[in-house]
Amino acid sequence: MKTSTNTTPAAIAKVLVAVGVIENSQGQIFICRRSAHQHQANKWEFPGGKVESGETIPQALARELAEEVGITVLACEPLMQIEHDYADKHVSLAIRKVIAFSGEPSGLEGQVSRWVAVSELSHYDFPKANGPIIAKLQQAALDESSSDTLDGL
Ligand SMILES: Nc1nc2c([nH]c(=O)n2[C@@H]2O[C@H](COP(=O)(O)OP(=O)(O)OP(=O)(O)O)[C@@H](O)[C@H]2O)c(=O)[nH]1
Ligand SMILES: [Mg+2]
Repeated sequence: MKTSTNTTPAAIAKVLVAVGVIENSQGQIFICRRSAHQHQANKWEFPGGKVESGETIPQALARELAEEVGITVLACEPLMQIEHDYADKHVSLAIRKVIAFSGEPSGLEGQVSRWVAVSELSHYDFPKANGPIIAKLQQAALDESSSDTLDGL
């Protein structure tokens, strides 16, 4: 009897995710903790979620941030794009900085959430893909504070 062995590795789908870096007037960033049953369980994240078919990234971001944290996005700008391969999932993160919003964000799905200073972000356990986002935010904060210092001269 002929047996067939499938040597092709199982295809791992790539997921496009709209991610929001929400900043308040004090320069703090809003972060949430992923639940125990989600991918990258219990890690901290910037809220967001999968882009559905037919949606643009800003539309997906607005929908996800309304659903997950209850804000209305009024303006956002591209921050960066990250491709990351986890062993079980490939993600393409379209990261937007939310520069204007209405409402006060909170964890509408029961997730723990908080505002944190950019300098404190590295004390939180984020998914591996997020490393470059945190580095970029921290570099931008340093650049801003050194230009403030120069302005004062
Ligand atoms: N929202 C979000 N997802 C991230 C971040 N970093 C990161 O690797 N991801 C990954 O992106 C993928 C999709 O995000 P998600 O799980 O929030 O998607 P979703 O809101 O549509 O929820 P669901 O999966 O519970 O239906 C997950 O595999 C997650 O691990 C991040 O900072 N924020
Ligand atoms: Mg989500």
